[in-house]
Amino acid sequence: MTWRHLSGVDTVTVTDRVDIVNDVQHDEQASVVPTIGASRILPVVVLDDVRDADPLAAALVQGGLHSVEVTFRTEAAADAIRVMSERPELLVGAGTVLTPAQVDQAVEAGARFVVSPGFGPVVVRRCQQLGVPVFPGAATPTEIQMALDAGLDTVKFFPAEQLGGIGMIKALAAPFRSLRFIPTGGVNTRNLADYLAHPAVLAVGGTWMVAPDLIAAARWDEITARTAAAVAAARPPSEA
Ligand SMILES: O=C[C@H](O)COP(=O)(O)O
Ligand SMILES: CC(=O)C(=O)O
Repeated sequence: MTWRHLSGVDTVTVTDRVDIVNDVQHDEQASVVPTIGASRILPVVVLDDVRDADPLAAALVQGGLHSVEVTFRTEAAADAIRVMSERPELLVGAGTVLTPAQVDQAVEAGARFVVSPGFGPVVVRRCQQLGVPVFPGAATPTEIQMALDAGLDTVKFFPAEQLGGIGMIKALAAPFRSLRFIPTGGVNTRNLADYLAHPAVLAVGGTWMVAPDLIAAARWDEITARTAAAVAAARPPSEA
């Protein structure tokens, strides 16, 4: 599987990118959302050492996943995104993006999408200026209406289990019929099928297959095994 890279993302500055954005914005949204939806699982990575980025990317791909969110919770995030983005078979995005400066850093490193835990209008606006798909957290009807007002059609739902899990998503999806959710937080192989069975759920996110202790111990085989188990658990019943 190969993903088309946004033209020039490796060679232009973010300022140049604002000028070319109108041509590519719709294309990016149109390719990123279905790719995450096809993966059904978005691993959320916290990486301390950039040297782990490539073996981790290889372990995920070998386990059958082709999308990843690398969080700006560590200094290594931008470099890790740069390294992982060298694999054409992996769609790499940035997570825990809290400031416009981090949006710029993420995009310059090659991030194809941006995720935030909550709804930050300034972060959303910067992503839209740069034409990069953004999935901010939205956990209440008010936050969802803010996302809709900003022209978004997909939001993160974080922390999913603590907010009421699939029951809360069902309740929110009733009035907000066009919105898709990426529930994250407390999701794992035991409960992911309950989320994915709902049509409003684009994909689920989580750390369980890329747990920091596995990365620190370089347990790439275990990461591949957990990834493959997650992919199997996420398969629709008709394909299982
Ligand atoms: O965005 C990521 C959250 O921290 C999810 O964490 P978790 O899957 O370990 O609950
Ligand atoms: C939790 C979350 O959404 C993030 O770290 O991006």
